Amino acid sequence: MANETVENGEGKANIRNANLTSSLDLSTSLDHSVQTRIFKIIVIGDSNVGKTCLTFRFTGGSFPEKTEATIGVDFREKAVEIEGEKIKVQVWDTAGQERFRKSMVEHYYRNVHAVVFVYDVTKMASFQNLKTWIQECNGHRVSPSVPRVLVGNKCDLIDQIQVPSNTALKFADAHNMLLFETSAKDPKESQNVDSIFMCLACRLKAQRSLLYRDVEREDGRVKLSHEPEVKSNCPC
Ligand SMILES: Nc1nc2c(ncn2[C@@H]2O[C@H](COP(=O)(O)OP(=O)(O)OP(=O)(O)O)[C@@H](O)[C@H]2O)c(=O)[nH]1
Ligand SMILES: [Mg+2]
Repeated sequence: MANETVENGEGKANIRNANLTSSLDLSTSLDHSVQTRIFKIIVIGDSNVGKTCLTFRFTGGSFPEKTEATIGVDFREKAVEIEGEKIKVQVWDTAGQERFRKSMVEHYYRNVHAVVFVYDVTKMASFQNLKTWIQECNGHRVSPSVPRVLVGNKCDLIDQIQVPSNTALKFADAHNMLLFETSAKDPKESQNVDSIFMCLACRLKAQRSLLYRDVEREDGRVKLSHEPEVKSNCPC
């Protein structure tokens, strides 16, 4: 079974369980003329590390003048095109403060497609707490095949950096994650912020294309001519 979030032609989002052994379900969920795939990406980390600002930068292209602690979750979406397929990247900007997240945690991890762990390069504690965030994620039965990346934010505050790059890199390697060090605030870093989410979207697209081709081999009735065997242009 694979969980797929799709949107129909009338713009109504619905979450469905696409049983990949059913040729009918599969052909429906892949009919690109009617439906757009949605990739759910959650952004996790301590309060104040800049999760809201990073998601704002990616979806709106700017740095918010003023933010308040996120309560529960804020959804932000961006339509992107990867190798000719239109995809909606649905970013879940989660709350870092325990009191604003506890009733929502189950929802964060349900049917998640990718996870972004954020720390603040000027706050060692936010880096040390990553272990707890990873434990929480693992505790919610998130499959190891769900891609995860690590983001060190606030790199514009050059004089205040507490987390050395090589320490972060070792941690990322040990947890099989890519590391991005960036700044939601610095406009020169905006492409770098985009590449965090685009990289994940590319990986998800590539993963899912493979999955569908595997099914095609197992079930001769399914013909997926619109999933061509092309090499991914994923930047990472
Ligand atoms: N200098 C600098 N400040 C930043 C950056 N990103 C965020 N901030 C500031 O950090 C503070 C917290 O940012 P938020 O994005 O609200 O933090 P958050 O992680 O969403 O916090 P919660 O919603 O409480 O979990 C704000 O004052 C932002 O202006 C950055 O890249 N550089
Ligand atoms: Mg926030």
